[in-house]
Amino acid sequence: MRLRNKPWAKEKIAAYPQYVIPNPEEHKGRWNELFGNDHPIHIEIGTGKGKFITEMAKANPNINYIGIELYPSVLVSALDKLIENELPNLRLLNVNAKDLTNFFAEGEIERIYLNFSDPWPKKRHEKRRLTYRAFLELYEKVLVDEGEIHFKTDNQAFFEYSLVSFSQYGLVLTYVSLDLHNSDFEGNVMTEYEEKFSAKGNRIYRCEVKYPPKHQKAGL
Ligand SMILES: C[S@@+](CC[C@H](N)C(=O)[O-])C[C@H]1O[C@@H](n2cnc3c(N)ncnc32)[C@H](O)[C@@H]1O
Repeated sequence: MRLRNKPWAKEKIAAYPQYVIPNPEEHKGRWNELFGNDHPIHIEIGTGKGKFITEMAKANPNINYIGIELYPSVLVSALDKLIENELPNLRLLNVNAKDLTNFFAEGEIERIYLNFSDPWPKKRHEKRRLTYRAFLELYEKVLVDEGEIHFKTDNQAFFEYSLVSFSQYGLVLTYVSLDLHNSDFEGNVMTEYEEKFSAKGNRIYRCEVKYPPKHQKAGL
């Protein structure tokens, strides 16, 4: 863990406050002012070295992207990509996803990407999984009505767990693939982990889920 918190990484991040936003709570409910437009906002939680979010931002200039990553030493690689590409529709946050509601207002986010999230296989660590019920509650608070989660992983047990967790929460499954790289899904952008594990022959699982309309949940 000490390795992941190298001071040089924190220093580098601090030197680029225009890219890694230093006080995200100050932008809560006002992210569109920072981006200078009203385009939808998509976030990736656990952005890692940032390949996915950088390529998505390049390909979709009318969507604003925010990459969230806990560890500075990992996030610096995403920062390097942003420095190189200067994308006006991409910003990074060095924060913990458990504090999401400190940074985003209700309905501010349209879509959440969870790519190769840590599976935390031991049952006693279930609460750390980013598809655990408490996280689904948190996501619902910041997402628009009928907001989406797009999730992919190479871990079959984690995928199965997540499908059950989504279902028990009342989310609607709108897409599923049990072998993404051999499916007809178009436009897949690979993450660093996806490249690494698919090269080893691992199968990639992917799904899209949607929150039910809020009026439906309220029983109206
Ligand atoms: C297995 S890596 C996957 C990285 C990247 N998405 C990919 O597919 O290449 C998971 C990442 O999520 C980050 N992470 C885990 N829990 C987090 C949390 N609660 N908040 C923010 N980032 C988190 C980890 O630090 C790690 O970089």
